[in-house]
Amino acid sequence: MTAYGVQIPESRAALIVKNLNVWYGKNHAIKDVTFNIEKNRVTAIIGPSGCGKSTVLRALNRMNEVMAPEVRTTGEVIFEGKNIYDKNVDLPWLRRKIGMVFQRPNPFPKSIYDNVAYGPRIQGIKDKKTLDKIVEDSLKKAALWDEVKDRLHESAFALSGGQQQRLCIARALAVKPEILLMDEPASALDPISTLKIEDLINELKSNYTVVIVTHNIQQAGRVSDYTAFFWMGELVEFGSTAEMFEKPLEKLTEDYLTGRVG
Ligand SMILES: Nc1ncnc2c1ncn2[C@@H]1O[C@H](COP(=O)(O)OP(=O)(O)OP(=O)(O)O)[C@@H](O)[C@H]1O
Repeated sequence: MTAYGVQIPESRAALIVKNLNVWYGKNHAIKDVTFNIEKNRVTAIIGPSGCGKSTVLRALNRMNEVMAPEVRTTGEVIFEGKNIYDKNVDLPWLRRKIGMVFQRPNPFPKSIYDNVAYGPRIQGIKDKKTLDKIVEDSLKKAALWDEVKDRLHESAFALSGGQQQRLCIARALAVKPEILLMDEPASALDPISTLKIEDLINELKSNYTVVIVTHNIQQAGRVSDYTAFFWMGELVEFGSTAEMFEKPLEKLTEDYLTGRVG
């Protein structure tokens, strides 16, 4: 049973998650999870190692089936009025609309420019001026433009880890997503790069819906509007971050937030 500090009305939801279950073989990793993710807000998914944070995040754009072919998912994730698990869903479209940024920056072995232009080119955009504009806009939105505008044709690997992560965010933004899923996007970065990513997340939410997995409770407190607390595959509590951190509804949430368990 989930305790809800708040229920996001469906009219304001970018994603509606209903009775979601995920199994890896016999391992029941996500157990009957129901919650809504509000548009243009940041939702954090927190909980101890192995509780299912990454699995629930990847369920939101059907990435689990890419990572683990033996995965089985039931329930619904409704995006733009349709269940993304319906048979006729166009997966490349879905993953363009719901982009993903991973824990370790994973730029392609290409130039900075070509990393960002990659998705638009696959979509068939060839005109150089159009691509130039998309690359510039995406790098600006990812707060990286000023640092790279004079070296767009250098290898992405010449960038620092924090810059590479912002490049991966720019690459995700270049295909005009609605939602950005971020799996521990700062955990491999130094404190200054982490702050930059957190600032960026704050800016992104005026145009995008962000869902972030973090094992770092303080980070969830700094960046998110809503928090979903998971424990052994179950959604224990969902609510506004400020309220949950101030006055959790469940004892287990309180024990986790105060470091007594986890
Ligand atoms: N690709 C996979 N194949 C099989 N089992 C998996 C896979 N990914 C996760 N699992 C299992 O699903 C459960 C939830 O794991 P998940 O990685 O989603 O948790 P997590 O909270 O993100 O953990 P962490 O904080 O350690 O990354 C665990 O029992 C894990 O072993």
